Amino acid sequence: MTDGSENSSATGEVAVVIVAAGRGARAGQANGPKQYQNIGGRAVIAHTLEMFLAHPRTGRIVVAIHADDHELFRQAAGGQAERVTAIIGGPTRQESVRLGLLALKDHAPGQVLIHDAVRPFVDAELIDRTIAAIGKNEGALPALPIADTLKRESAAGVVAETVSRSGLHAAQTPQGFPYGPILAAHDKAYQLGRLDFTDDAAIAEWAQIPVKLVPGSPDNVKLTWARDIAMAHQRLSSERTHFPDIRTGNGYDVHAFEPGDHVTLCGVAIPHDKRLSGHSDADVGLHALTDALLATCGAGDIGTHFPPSDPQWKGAASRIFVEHAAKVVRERGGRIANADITLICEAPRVGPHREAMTAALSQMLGISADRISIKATTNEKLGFVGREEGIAAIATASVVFPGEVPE
Ligand SMILES: Nc1ccn([C@@H]2O[C@H](COP(=O)(O)OP(=O)(O)OP(=O)(O)O)[C@@H](O)[C@H]2O)c(=O)n1
Ligand SMILES: C[C@](O)(CO)[C@H](O)COP(=O)(O)O
Repeated sequence: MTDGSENSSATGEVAVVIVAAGRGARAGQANGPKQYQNIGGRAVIAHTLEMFLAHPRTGRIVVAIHADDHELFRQAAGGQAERVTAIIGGPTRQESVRLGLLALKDHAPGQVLIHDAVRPFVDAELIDRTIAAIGKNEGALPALPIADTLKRESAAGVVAETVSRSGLHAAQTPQGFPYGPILAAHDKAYQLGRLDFTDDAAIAEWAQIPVKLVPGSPDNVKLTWARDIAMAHQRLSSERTHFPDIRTGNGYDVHAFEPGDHVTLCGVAIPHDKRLSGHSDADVGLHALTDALLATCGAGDIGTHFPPSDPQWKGAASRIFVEHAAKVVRERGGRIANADITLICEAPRVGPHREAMTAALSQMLGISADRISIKATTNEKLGFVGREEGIAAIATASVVFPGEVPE
């Protein structure tokens, strides 16, 4: 067997063994082992795998799974790159690692990283640091100095002694090794029945392979207890990008002039030498806005809710239509963010009435005046508006609905 060290280089690909065959007894999840629990929308193991797949130095990735977990693994991490191979792990972490290392034998990688599937917060810098510290015959162990005072418990649940924490570190993964030596160490431990090692740095130590300490990451926690999984979920959910359900609707309307003495625009009666003809008060601005509001939730248009054939709307004040559309939006949980109306006419002049119109709309919609915009333009004497045959209006409304835009 080659010890693989001739394949080691500062830039070569590093193989990865991810151990995921545990049962997660301490986490006690009713719906499956902890590596398949959902955190931030995806399984724990999917986050872990993604970090290694995305790292530019990693090559083949062997994942040791439990024989009962084929379907869970397929659902969580199916469709992964061809360089990911799932194998069946063993009854202990140590045995799962050994089987993972054996599965890489044909590839004879120079270096290997060994990682717990249940450490999903591993990051690229930590992987870099670990790889950089792997020597020709030397392992690398990310670890953090112990911060708490350590106590040994007596059999009676009483402190027996305070243990010096000087020089003590908490070991993390990924642990990095030259491939040949760590496989040989695992083989030897297996053959001698030494099956009690809780990490690979301990096996290396036993096999007299030096292991260099590199700074671990406080974020790189191992999910051990149910609480760890809940906290991981909370952490990822708060980091997640949100896609608020903001929708925009637009509306357009036109009414022709007929003889009269005033027009009603945006709820305000303005003296004029003509009036707008229509079934209701013909408030062209409010009609356009009604359509814009209904459009934000696919609720049809003004005609759907107030058919012109219905005599009860004859001469009706158009604020009824706007207030109804605002109610439809609110019943669906929507909050009106703003409304913008453009009136297109040669006359009457809108400017002097803008404030009154804004106040009227603010009341109708139940939103502040700074969320309402009323603009006017002439049509430069072009077309039917330019010939003063009628008035047109365009409206836009934005509404924020509860939840997020679905994927
Ligand atoms: N027979 C085993 C036991 C553990 N592991 C893996 O080793 C990592 C660290 O182990 P640990 O946190 O102890 O996981 P479990 O053994 O699943 O947990 P528990 O001891 O609570 O049952 C986990 O990714 C786990 O899936 C493994 O591959 N094979
Ligand atoms: C390998 C390890 O992550 C180092 O901290 C840890 O020992 C694995 O967990 P276990 O509970 O000891 O199996």
